[in-house]
Amino acid sequence: MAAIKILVAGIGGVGGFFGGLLAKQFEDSKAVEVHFLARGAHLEHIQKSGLQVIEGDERFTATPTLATDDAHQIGEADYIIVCTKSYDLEQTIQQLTPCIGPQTVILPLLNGVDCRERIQKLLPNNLVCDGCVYIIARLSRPGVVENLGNIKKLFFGVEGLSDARLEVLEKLFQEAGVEVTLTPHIEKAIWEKFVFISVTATATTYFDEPVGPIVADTDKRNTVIALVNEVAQIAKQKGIVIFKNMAEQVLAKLESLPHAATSSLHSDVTNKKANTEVQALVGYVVTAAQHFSVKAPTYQQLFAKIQTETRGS
Ligand SMILES: NC(=O)C1=CN([C@@H]2O[C@H](COP(=O)(O)OP(=O)(O)OC[C@H]3O[C@@H](n4cnc5c(N)ncnc54)[C@H](OP(=O)(O)O)[C@@H]3O)[C@@H](O)[C@H]2O)C=CC1
Ligand SMILES: CC(C)(CO)C(=O)C(=O)O
Repeated sequence: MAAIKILVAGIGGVGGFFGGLLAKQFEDSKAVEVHFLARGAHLEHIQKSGLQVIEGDERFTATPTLATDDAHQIGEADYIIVCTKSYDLEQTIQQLTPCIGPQTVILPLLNGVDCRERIQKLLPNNLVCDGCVYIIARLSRPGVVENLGNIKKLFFGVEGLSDARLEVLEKLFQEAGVEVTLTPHIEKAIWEKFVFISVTATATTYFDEPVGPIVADTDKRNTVIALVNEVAQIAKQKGIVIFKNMAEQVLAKLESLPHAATSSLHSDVTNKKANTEVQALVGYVVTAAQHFSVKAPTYQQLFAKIQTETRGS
Protein backbone atom coordinates (compact mmCIF):
# COMPACT_ATOMS: atom_id res chain seq x y z
CA MET A 1 0.00 0.00 0.00
CA ALA A 2 1.26 3.50 -0.84
CA ALA A 3 2.40 5.65 2.06
CA ILE A 4 0.09 8.41 3.32
CA LYS A 5 1.62 11.66 2.12
CA ILE A 6 1.24 14.78 4.31
CA LEU A 7 2.47 18.07 2.91
CA VAL A 8 2.98 21.00 5.27
CA ALA A 9 3.09 24.23 3.26
CA GLY A 10 4.75 27.19 5.00
CA ILE A 11 7.24 26.13 7.67
CA GLY A 12 7.08 29.21 9.93
CA GLY A 13 5.92 29.33 13.56
CA VAL A 14 2.78 27.23 13.04
CA GLY A 15 3.87 24.96 10.17
CA GLY A 16 7.31 24.46 11.71
CA PHE A 17 5.95 23.45 15.10
CA PHE A 18 3.09 21.15 14.05
CA GLY A 19 4.90 19.99 10.89
CA GLY A 20 8.01 19.40 13.00
CA LEU A 21 6.08 17.12 15.37
CA LEU A 22 4.68 15.17 12.40
CA ALA A 23 8.05 14.88 10.64
CA LYS A 24 9.75 13.71 13.83
CA GLN A 25 7.09 11.11 14.57
CA PHE A 26 7.09 9.61 11.06
CA GLU A 27 10.79 10.06 10.25
CA ASP A 28 11.43 6.31 9.96
CA SER A 29 7.92 5.32 8.94
CA LYS A 30 7.22 3.48 5.70
CA ALA A 31 3.47 4.16 6.11
CA VAL A 32 3.55 7.96 6.43
CA GLU A 33 5.64 10.58 4.60
CA VAL A 34 5.87 14.20 5.75
CA HIS A 35 6.96 16.76 3.16
CA PHE A 36 7.72 20.45 3.74
CA LEU A 37 7.15 23.30 1.28
CA ALA A 38 9.54 26.04 2.41
CA ARG A 39 11.73 28.59 0.68
CA GLY A 40 14.88 30.72 0.78
CA ALA A 41 17.58 30.44 3.44
CA HIS A 42 15.17 28.64 5.78
CA LEU A 43 14.70 25.86 3.21
CA GLU A 44 18.46 25.57 2.74
CA HIS A 45 18.96 25.12 6.52
CA ILE A 46 16.24 22.44 6.67
CA GLN A 47 17.71 20.60 3.69
CA LYS A 48 21.20 20.71 5.22
CA SER A 49 20.56 20.08 8.92
CA GLY A 50 16.85 19.40 9.41
CA LEU A 51 14.42 21.69 11.27
CA GLN A 52 15.28 22.53 14.88
CA VAL A 53 12.17 22.73 17.08
CA ILE A 54 12.58 24.33 20.52
CA GLU A 55 10.03 24.19 23.33
CA GLY A 56 11.25 25.41 26.73
CA ASP A 57 14.24 23.30 27.71
CA GLU A 58 13.40 20.64 25.14
CA ARG A 59 14.54 20.61 21.56
CA PHE A 60 14.55 18.17 18.69
CA THR A 61 15.54 18.02 15.05
CA ALA A 62 12.85 17.09 12.55
CA THR A 63 13.92 15.59 9.25
CA PRO A 64 11.06 15.53 6.73
CA THR A 65 10.89 13.00 3.90
CA LEU A 66 11.54 15.96 1.57
CA ALA A 67 11.87 19.72 2.01
CA THR A 68 11.56 21.67 -1.21
CA ASP A 69 10.19 24.78 -2.88
CA ASP A 70 9.22 22.75 -5.95
CA ALA A 71 5.73 21.25 -5.77
CA HIS A 72 6.49 18.92 -8.71
CA GLN A 73 9.07 17.09 -6.58
CA ILE A 74 6.45 16.33 -3.95
CA GLY A 75 3.74 14.98 -6.26
CA GLU A 76 0.17 14.24 -5.22
CA ALA A 77 -0.46 14.47 -1.47
CA ASP A 78 -3.21 12.95 0.69
CA TYR A 79 -3.25 15.93 3.05
CA ILE A 80 -2.04 19.49 2.59
CA ILE A 81 -1.76 21.49 5.81
CA VAL A 82 -1.49 25.15 4.84
CA CYS A 83 0.40 27.31 7.33
CA THR A 84 1.32 30.46 5.38
CA LYS A 85 0.21 33.96 6.25
CA SER A 86 -3.16 35.08 4.90
CA TYR A 87 -1.65 37.25 2.15
CA ASP A 88 0.22 34.20 0.72
CA LEU A 89 -2.76 31.82 0.69
CA GLU A 90 -4.03 31.96 -2.92
CA GLN A 91 -0.56 32.06 -4.49
CA THR A 92 0.50 29.03 -2.41
CA ILE A 93 -2.58 26.98 -3.39
CA GLN A 94 -1.88 27.76 -7.05
CA GLN A 95 1.77 26.78 -6.64
CA LEU A 96 0.64 23.45 -5.12
CA THR A 97 -1.42 22.38 -8.16
CA PRO A 98 0.90 19.38 -8.87
CA CYS A 99 0.24 18.10 -5.31
CA ILE A 100 -3.56 18.25 -5.51
CA GLY A 101 -5.55 15.25 -6.73
CA PRO A 102 -9.29 14.62 -6.42
CA GLN A 103 -8.87 12.94 -2.99
CA THR A 104 -6.45 15.49 -1.52
CA VAL A 105 -7.75 17.01 1.72
CA ILE A 106 -6.74 20.61 2.45
CA LEU A 107 -6.47 21.91 6.01
CA PRO A 108 -5.66 25.60 6.50
CA LEU A 109 -4.37 26.54 9.96
CA LEU A 110 -4.16 30.28 9.28
CA ASN A 111 -5.93 32.76 11.51
CA GLY A 112 -9.14 34.08 9.96
CA VAL A 113 -12.65 32.86 9.26
CA ASP A 114 -12.71 32.79 5.47
CA CYS A 115 -9.74 30.53 4.58
CA ARG A 116 -11.87 27.48 3.72
CA GLU A 117 -14.07 29.62 1.45
CA ARG A 118 -11.04 31.18 -0.26
CA ILE A 119 -9.45 27.76 -0.92
CA GLN A 120 -12.72 26.14 -1.97
CA LYS A 121 -13.12 28.88 -4.61
CA LEU A 122 -9.87 27.66 -6.18
CA LEU A 123 -10.55 23.95 -5.54
CA PRO A 124 -14.32 23.47 -5.77
CA ASN A 125 -14.11 19.64 -5.86
CA ASN A 126 -11.75 18.98 -2.96
CA LEU A 127 -12.53 18.37 0.70
CA VAL A 128 -11.39 21.61 2.36
CA CYS A 129 -11.52 21.81 6.15
CA ASP A 130 -11.68 24.68 8.58
CA GLY A 131 -8.95 24.73 11.18
CA CYS A 132 -7.32 26.85 13.84
CA VAL A 133 -4.51 26.61 16.37
CA TYR A 134 -3.67 28.08 19.74
CA ILE A 135 0.08 28.42 19.98
CA ILE A 136 2.70 31.17 20.22
CA ALA A 137 5.43 29.99 17.89
CA ARG A 138 8.01 31.87 15.88
CA LEU A 139 10.61 31.18 13.23
CA SER A 140 13.47 32.58 15.33
CA ARG A 141 16.12 32.19 12.64
CA PRO A 142 16.46 30.14 9.44
CA GLY A 143 16.11 26.46 10.34
CA VAL A 144 14.84 27.11 13.89
CA VAL A 145 11.26 27.25 15.15
CA GLU A 146 10.36 27.99 18.75
CA ASN A 147 7.20 27.51 20.79
CA LEU A 148 7.31 30.50 23.14
CA GLY A 149 4.07 29.94 24.99
CA ASN A 150 2.31 27.36 27.11
CA ILE A 151 -0.41 26.34 24.65
CA LYS A 152 -0.40 24.11 21.55
CA LYS A 153 -3.89 23.12 20.54
CA LEU A 154 -5.25 22.35 17.09
CA PHE A 155 -8.93 22.20 16.07
CA PHE A 156 -10.16 21.06 12.66
CA GLY A 157 -13.13 19.63 10.81
CA VAL A 158 -15.81 20.31 8.25
CA GLU A 159 -19.03 21.80 9.59
CA GLY A 160 -21.69 19.12 10.02
CA LEU A 161 -19.62 16.45 8.25
CA SER A 162 -17.73 13.32 9.25
CA ASP A 163 -15.30 11.75 6.79
CA ALA A 164 -12.95 8.80 7.29
CA ARG A 165 -10.05 10.83 5.84
CA LEU A 166 -10.42 13.36 8.66
CA GLU A 167 -10.38 10.59 11.27
CA VAL A 168 -7.14 9.23 9.79
CA LEU A 169 -5.55 12.69 9.99
CA GLU A 170 -6.73 13.13 13.59
CA LYS A 171 -5.05 9.82 14.50
CA LEU A 172 -1.78 10.85 12.80
CA PHE A 173 -1.78 14.16 14.72
CA GLN A 174 -2.44 12.26 17.96
CA GLU A 175 0.43 9.85 17.25
CA ALA A 176 2.68 12.88 16.75
CA GLY A 177 1.70 14.27 20.16
CA VAL A 178 -0.48 17.14 18.90
CA GLU A 179 -3.35 18.18 21.20
CA VAL A 180 -5.93 17.84 18.44
CA THR A 181 -9.71 18.08 18.34
CA LEU A 182 -11.64 16.93 15.26
CA THR A 183 -15.10 18.47 15.48
CA PRO A 184 -18.18 18.77 13.23
CA HIS A 185 -18.84 22.10 15.03
CA ILE A 186 -15.72 23.71 13.63
CA GLU A 187 -17.41 27.03 12.70
CA LYS A 188 -17.95 27.79 16.38
CA ALA A 189 -14.31 26.84 17.11
CA ILE A 190 -12.86 29.04 14.35
CA TRP A 191 -15.09 31.98 15.28
CA GLU A 192 -14.16 31.74 18.95
CA LYS A 193 -10.51 31.65 17.90
CA PHE A 194 -11.09 34.57 15.53
CA VAL A 195 -12.71 36.69 18.24
CA PHE A 196 -9.73 35.94 20.48
CA ILE A 197 -6.99 36.56 17.89
CA SER A 198 -8.64 39.54 16.22
CA VAL A 199 -9.06 41.30 19.57
CA THR A 200 -5.59 40.26 20.80
CA ALA A 201 -3.89 41.26 17.55
CA THR A 202 -5.74 44.59 17.45
CA ALA A 203 -5.05 45.48 21.10
CA THR A 204 -1.39 44.37 21.24
CA THR A 205 -0.60 46.13 17.96
CA TYR A 206 -2.52 49.32 18.81
CA PHE A 207 -1.06 49.65 22.32
CA ASP A 208 2.30 48.27 21.16
CA GLU A 209 2.39 46.12 24.28
CA PRO A 210 2.25 42.41 25.14
CA VAL A 211 -0.85 40.94 26.78
CA GLY A 212 0.27 41.34 30.44
CA PRO A 213 0.24 45.17 30.66
CA ILE A 214 -2.98 45.31 28.64
CA VAL A 215 -5.03 43.09 30.95
CA ALA A 216 -3.53 44.83 34.01
CA ASP A 217 -4.76 48.31 32.96
CA THR A 218 -8.46 49.14 33.48
CA ASP A 219 -8.85 51.39 30.40
CA LYS A 220 -7.06 48.88 28.14
CA ARG A 221 -9.17 46.00 29.54
CA ASN A 222 -12.26 48.06 28.68
CA THR A 223 -10.95 48.49 25.14
CA VAL A 224 -10.54 44.69 24.92
CA ILE A 225 -14.15 44.22 26.10
CA ALA A 226 -15.44 46.76 23.55
CA LEU A 227 -13.53 44.99 20.75
CA VAL A 228 -14.91 41.59 21.78
CA ASN A 229 -18.48 42.90 21.76
CA GLU A 230 -18.03 44.47 18.33
CA VAL A 231 -16.55 41.36 16.64
CA ALA A 232 -19.07 39.09 18.41
CA GLN A 233 -21.84 41.04 16.64
CA ILE A 234 -20.37 39.95 13.28
CA ALA A 235 -20.48 36.30 14.37
CA LYS A 236 -24.12 36.80 15.37
CA GLN A 237 -24.95 38.37 11.99
CA LYS A 238 -23.40 35.30 10.32
CA GLY A 239 -25.58 33.02 12.42
CA ILE A 240 -22.68 31.62 14.46
CA VAL A 241 -23.49 30.86 18.09
CA ILE A 242 -20.42 31.62 20.19
CA PHE A 243 -20.02 31.76 23.98
CA LYS A 244 -22.40 34.28 25.60
CA ASN A 245 -19.70 35.53 27.99
CA MET A 246 -17.09 35.91 25.24
CA ALA A 247 -15.42 38.99 26.83
CA GLU A 248 -14.80 37.08 30.06
CA GLN A 249 -13.48 34.11 28.06
CA VAL A 250 -11.07 36.30 26.09
CA LEU A 251 -9.81 38.06 29.24
CA ALA A 252 -9.37 34.71 31.01
CA LYS A 253 -7.41 33.31 28.04
CA LEU A 254 -5.22 36.44 27.91
CA GLU A 255 -4.57 36.18 31.65
CA SER A 256 -3.51 32.56 31.26
CA LEU A 257 -0.80 33.49 28.72
CA PRO A 258 2.73 34.47 29.78
CA HIS A 259 2.83 38.23 30.69
CA ALA A 260 5.20 38.95 27.78
CA ALA A 261 3.22 36.98 25.17
CA THR A 262 2.09 38.89 22.12
CA SER A 263 0.28 38.29 18.85
CA SER A 264 2.00 37.31 15.60
CA LEU A 265 0.59 40.53 14.05
CA HIS A 266 2.22 42.66 16.76
CA SER A 267 5.54 40.80 16.25
CA ASP A 268 5.36 41.34 12.48
CA VAL A 269 4.54 45.07 12.84
CA THR A 270 7.34 45.50 15.41
CA ASN A 271 9.74 43.71 13.08
CA LYS A 272 8.62 46.05 10.26
CA LYS A 273 7.63 43.15 7.98
CA ALA A 274 6.81 44.39 4.47
CA ASN A 275 3.49 42.54 4.58
CA THR A 276 1.22 41.90 7.57
CA GLU A 277 -2.15 40.30 8.36
CA VAL A 278 -3.68 43.60 9.45
CA GLN A 279 -6.43 43.31 6.83
CA ALA A 280 -7.28 39.68 7.66
CA LEU A 281 -7.30 40.17 11.43
CA VAL A 282 -8.45 43.77 11.96
CA GLY A 283 -9.75 45.22 8.66
CA TYR A 284 -12.00 42.18 8.14
CA VAL A 285 -14.14 43.24 11.12
CA VAL A 286 -14.43 46.86 9.93
CA THR A 287 -15.50 45.72 6.45
CA ALA A 288 -17.94 43.12 7.80
CA ALA A 289 -19.49 45.69 10.18
CA GLN A 290 -20.09 48.01 7.22
CA HIS A 291 -21.56 45.10 5.24
CA PHE A 292 -24.02 44.20 8.02
CA SER A 293 -24.66 47.87 8.98
CA VAL A 294 -23.60 47.27 12.58
CA LYS A 295 -21.50 49.72 14.61
CA ALA A 296 -17.85 48.95 15.30
CA PRO A 297 -16.40 52.31 16.46
CA THR A 298 -13.55 50.84 18.53
CA TYR A 299 -12.37 48.65 15.67
CA GLN A 300 -12.67 51.59 13.25
CA GLN A 301 -10.57 53.85 15.46
CA LEU A 302 -7.86 51.30 16.25
CA PHE A 303 -7.73 50.01 12.65
CA ALA A 304 -7.20 53.55 11.33
CA LYS A 305 -4.15 54.03 13.57
CA ILE A 306 -2.70 50.57 12.93
CA GLN A 307 -3.21 50.99 9.19
CA THR A 308 -1.34 54.30 9.22
CA GLU A 309 1.55 52.65 11.06
CA THR A 310 1.69 49.69 8.71
CA ARG A 311 1.21 51.91 5.65
CA GLY A 312 -1.94 49.97 4.77
CA SER A 313 -0.22 46.61 4.27
N1 LIG B 1 2.77 32.19 15.02
C1 LIG B 1 1.78 31.90 15.84
O1 LIG B 1 2.01 31.71 17.04
C2 LIG B 1 0.40 31.76 15.35
C3 LIG B 1 0.08 32.06 14.04
N2 LIG B 1 -1.20 31.82 13.60
C4 LIG B 1 -1.56 32.06 12.21
O2 LIG B 1 -0.96 31.03 11.44
C5 LIG B 1 -0.59 31.53 10.15
C6 LIG B 1 0.90 31.32 9.96
O3 LIG B 1 1.56 32.14 10.91
P1 LIG B 1 3.11 31.98 11.23
O4 LIG B 1 3.47 30.55 11.30
O5 LIG B 1 3.38 32.84 12.40
O6 LIG B 1 3.74 32.63 9.93
P2 LIG B 1 5.28 32.69 9.49
O7 LIG B 1 5.46 33.94 8.74
O8 LIG B 1 6.15 32.37 10.66
O9 LIG B 1 5.38 31.42 8.53
C7 LIG B 1 4.84 31.37 7.27
C8 LIG B 1 5.89 30.69 6.42
O10 LIG B 1 5.33 30.35 5.17
C9 LIG B 1 6.31 30.62 4.19
N3 LIG B 1 5.67 30.66 2.88
C10 LIG B 1 4.67 31.47 2.46
N4 LIG B 1 4.35 31.20 1.18
C11 LIG B 1 5.19 30.20 0.79
C12 LIG B 1 5.37 29.50 -0.43
N5 LIG B 1 4.62 29.77 -1.49
N6 LIG B 1 6.32 28.55 -0.49
C13 LIG B 1 7.09 28.26 0.58
N7 LIG B 1 6.98 28.89 1.77
C14 LIG B 1 6.03 29.85 1.86
C15 LIG B 1 6.92 31.91 4.64
O11 LIG B 1 8.12 32.16 3.97
P3 LIG B 1 8.68 33.68 3.85
O12 LIG B 1 9.15 34.05 5.22
O13 LIG B 1 9.75 33.54 2.84
O14 LIG B 1 7.53 34.55 3.42
C16 LIG B 1 7.10 31.59 6.13
O15 LIG B 1 8.28 30.86 6.36
C17 LIG B 1 -1.03 32.99 10.14
O16 LIG B 1 -2.31 33.11 9.60
C18 LIG B 1 -1.05 33.35 11.65
O17 LIG B 1 -1.93 34.43 11.93
C19 LIG B 1 -2.14 31.26 14.41
C20 LIG B 1 -1.87 30.98 15.71
C21 LIG B 1 -0.59 31.25 16.30
C1 LIG C 1 -3.03 35.07 20.07
C2 LIG C 1 -2.23 33.90 19.59
C3 LIG C 1 -0.85 34.04 20.12
C4 LIG C 1 -2.83 32.64 20.23
O1 LIG C 1 -2.66 31.48 19.58
C5 LIG C 1 -2.30 33.82 18.07
O2 LIG C 1 -3.12 33.16 17.54
C6 LIG C 1 -1.40 34.60 17.19
O3 LIG C 1 -0.47 35.23 17.62
O4 LIG C 1 -1.63 34.57 15.98
